[in-house]
Amino acid sequence: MKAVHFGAGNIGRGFVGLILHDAGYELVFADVNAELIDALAASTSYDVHAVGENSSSRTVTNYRALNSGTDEDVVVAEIATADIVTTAVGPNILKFVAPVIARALQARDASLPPLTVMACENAINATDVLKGEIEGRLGDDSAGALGRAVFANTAVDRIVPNQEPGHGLDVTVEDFFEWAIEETPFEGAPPVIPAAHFVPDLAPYIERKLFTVNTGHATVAYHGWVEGATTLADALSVPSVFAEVKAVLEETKALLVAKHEFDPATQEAYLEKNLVRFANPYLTDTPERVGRQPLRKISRHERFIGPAAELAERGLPTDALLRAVAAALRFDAPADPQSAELAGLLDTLTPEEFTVQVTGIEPGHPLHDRLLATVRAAVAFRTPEE
Ligand SMILES: NC(=O)C1=CN([C@@H]2O[C@H](COP(=O)(O)OP(=O)(O)OC[C@H]3O[C@@H](n4cnc5c(N)ncnc54)[C@H](O)[C@@H]3O)[C@@H](O)[C@H]2O)C=CC1
Ligand SMILES: O=P(O)(O)OC[C@H]1O[C@](O)(CO)[C@@H](O)[C@@H]1O
Repeated sequence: MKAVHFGAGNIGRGFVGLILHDAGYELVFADVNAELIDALAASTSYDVHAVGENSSSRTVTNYRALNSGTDEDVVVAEIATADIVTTAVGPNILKFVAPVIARALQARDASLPPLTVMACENAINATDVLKGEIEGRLGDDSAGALGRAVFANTAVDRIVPNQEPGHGLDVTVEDFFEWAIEETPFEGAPPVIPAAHFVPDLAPYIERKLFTVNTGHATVAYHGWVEGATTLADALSVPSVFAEVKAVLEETKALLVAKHEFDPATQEAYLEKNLVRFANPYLTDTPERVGRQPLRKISRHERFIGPAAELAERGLPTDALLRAVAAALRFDAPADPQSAELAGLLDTLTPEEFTVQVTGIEPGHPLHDRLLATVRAAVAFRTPEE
């Protein structure tokens, strides 16, 4: 069995790669980071150290590494004969890997079993987005080539911080992980991935994950950043930050319980577990990493505006989510290009334009006026009166 994985970064090596290796796949990592690919190609193994209450280490072997930027033809040939292709490159990068997969599907022998395609990104239905991009590239040839693949949405959950300089290829990750994959596209013959959890309907899983783990984690990052915290654990130890995170998670819990009929006590236990995960004392994580790409994180269907919009439509409270958005609007990490872009948009667009263009919330929506007030306050904060 062979799996090609795009994105040999934190989640690629520390989660998807590890699980596919443990499932018995020969791995082919594809990445555009030449230094990383060269290091992987020159090695025969790397270690994944899972830290937390149940620490353990695993060694990943039986992999190769290819530069998908310079060796696209070779990557196409590998995918054409693979069983699985996965991505962990970031939702905004899917459009760049789609053409490579499209070419591989065109080249794939129709007698082979279909290629399983799964985007392992923090986004609702990321595989559907990838499929749409592939379809766009295939044009008139789309029906035949798409028929050589099965596309399944997934929800991936494991906290993998940026690795310390000099860490080499080894990855330190939290001990918890969860990989939920929708099972219906496989029509009874899912791929062999024992550590994954195949579910008939992914929507409750991905929304529970994105609106609890990612909403909560990003809330720690943004309020922590405003407080000047340098680690996630430090941020959570600030009582006001902890209170904000708890309040945000109570709001998203109300949505998840109302929408997906989760048991309130079970959801409360899930959010409490996540508060413990965020404060994992064995893992060094930073507000810069967890808050990265604020424009993506405050977009329409993401971890803040997504649940806030649905809560507002149901007449339920959104105050803590809006305070988290207010903190996100103050995120200005120098190494994060979207921070500068965010500041530029706050400085050049009117608050009305910013609200519609960045968050996708139109006038007339029940969230609009309070969100607009949040944006106005952020603009006023940036331009104090003389
Ligand atoms: N790190 C984490 O804790 C988690 C991350 N995720 C998701 O996984 C995805 C990746 O995140 P990380 O691994 O943290 O980021 P990362 O930055 O460590 O890794 C991304 C990798 O993608 C590569 N890449 C960029 N453009 C590419 C292209 N065109 N072709 C091939 N490779 C390309 C980069 O060189 C990098 O090695 C994101 O969507 C993130 O939301 C999901 C759950 C947990
Ligand atoms: O690119 P994103 O969405 O910030 O992804 C990373 C996030 O995913 C998580 O791993 C949670 O699954 C967090 O560690 C982190 O905040």
